[in-house]
Amino acid sequence: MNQEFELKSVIRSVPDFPKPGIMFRDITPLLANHEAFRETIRRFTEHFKDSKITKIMAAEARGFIFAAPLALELNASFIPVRKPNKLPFDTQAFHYELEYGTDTLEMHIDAVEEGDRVLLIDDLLATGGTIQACAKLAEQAGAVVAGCGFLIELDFLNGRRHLEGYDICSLINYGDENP
Ligand SMILES: O=P(O)(O)OC[C@H]1O[C@H](OP(=O)(O)OP(=O)(O)O)[C@H](O)[C@@H]1O
Ligand SMILES: Nc1ncnc2[nH]cnc12
Repeated sequence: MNQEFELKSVIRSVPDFPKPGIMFRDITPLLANHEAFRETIRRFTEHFKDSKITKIMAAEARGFIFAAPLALELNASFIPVRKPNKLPFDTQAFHYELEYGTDTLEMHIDAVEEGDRVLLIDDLLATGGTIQACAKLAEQAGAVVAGCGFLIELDFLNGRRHLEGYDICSLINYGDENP
């Protein structure tokens, strides 16, 4: 596998999942292809290798898949961000707005500290609510957000508007809802 490989070719688009009108971008074919998976981690590593990352934060569940191997490549800590009441120790929470209603993400209070340079990783950037919550958690703890990496970015939802000023690396882009 080389730098020219189209990672998009191993993403499966599933119409009307989980509800009518949504084109779901399924990463499982990429995960089943170890060369494509390795190439994904290689491209993130290449982008962020000089960013002096100390910690990588990712929200469950799909964010974990890419954040853990990347943390090993960048010699950084892996910090899991979880849905409420999953983490056993004291937590710091961030509540955020969804299209309809609100959601909450948590991390351990000692996970990130002042002086950390945090990389936020997720499989997909849609509206940006999830990654913005991770950024707020990092910044509330006194860390600097040194970058954001996504395997997939849904450009038409403009999640980037929440990430102004951050170094963003997205490996696959979809300009509209169709395959
Ligand atoms: O930019 P946003 O609009 O916040 O959407 C992107 C988030 O949505 C998906 O996670 P989901 O909440 O479906 O959870 P999962 O990873 O457990 O499947 C995806 O993995 C991102 O984390
Ligand atoms: N279209 C989509 N495909 C996969 N995961 C998503 N998370 C939010 N929107 C998504």
